[in-house]
Amino acid sequence: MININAISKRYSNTDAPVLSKLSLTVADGESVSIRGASGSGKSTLLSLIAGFESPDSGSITIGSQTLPFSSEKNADRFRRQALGVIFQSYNLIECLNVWDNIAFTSRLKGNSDDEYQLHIMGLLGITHLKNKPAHQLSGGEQQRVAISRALVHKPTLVLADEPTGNLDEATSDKVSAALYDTCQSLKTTLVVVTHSDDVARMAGQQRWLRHGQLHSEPA
Ligand SMILES: Nc1ncnc2c1ncn2[C@@H]1O[C@H](COP(=O)(O)OP(=O)(O)OP(=O)(O)O)[C@@H](O)[C@H]1O
Repeated sequence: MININAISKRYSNTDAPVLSKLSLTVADGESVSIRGASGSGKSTLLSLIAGFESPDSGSITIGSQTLPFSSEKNADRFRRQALGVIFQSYNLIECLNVWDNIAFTSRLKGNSDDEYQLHIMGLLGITHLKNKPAHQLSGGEQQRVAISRALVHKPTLVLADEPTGNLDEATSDKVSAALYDTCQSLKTTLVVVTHSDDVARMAGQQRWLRHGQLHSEPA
């Protein structure tokens, strides 16, 4: 469960706060999609939930963990154990092949499972890329590898920033269905930032970020 209570965040170079007393609750295994104009603060919100940055005020609780983390070591441990993050810029390890990129976190965590990894890769249509070096992949292929890596270690929370931004419509439908279905079957909480109405509508809760707060209706 994520419980975000009245968080605010202002950067020194912005006049108004990016987030202003924003609150959100998502239960275990539930999903929420967040849409909003470019620059409205969607990525900032994900970064705060992941603990990469801290809010100026308000609180964030994920399961039994209340942020901020007591040390960077605890933050690393929490992220490795509990979090799957799909970044806008995939962050693959270029010198590793697809299989080793996807297995990276589960090996660190000690729960790698070849059969499950193949299952996830099959859902995302990338089994044939198994041995290909990451630096030879197209943008859409990298995106699906990044999604597989986020799911395969069975995290309790997945944060996805534009997870289908680089995919054609048919692939986007298939990949977003795999993302939502896998999270639901693992009882993983899912927060998806997207510009796609189709991807957003698959979530249990739909929210729109504007003027620093989340709304239940578009403007
Ligand atoms: N590290 C930072 N330092 C200063 N300003 C920042 C930083 N990160 C984000 N901002 C500013 O905060 C605002 C919100 O940015 P953010 O990336 O969260 O928006 P977004 O809704 O994710 O946008 P997009 O849809 O274009 O990805 C922008 O004005 C951006 O310039």
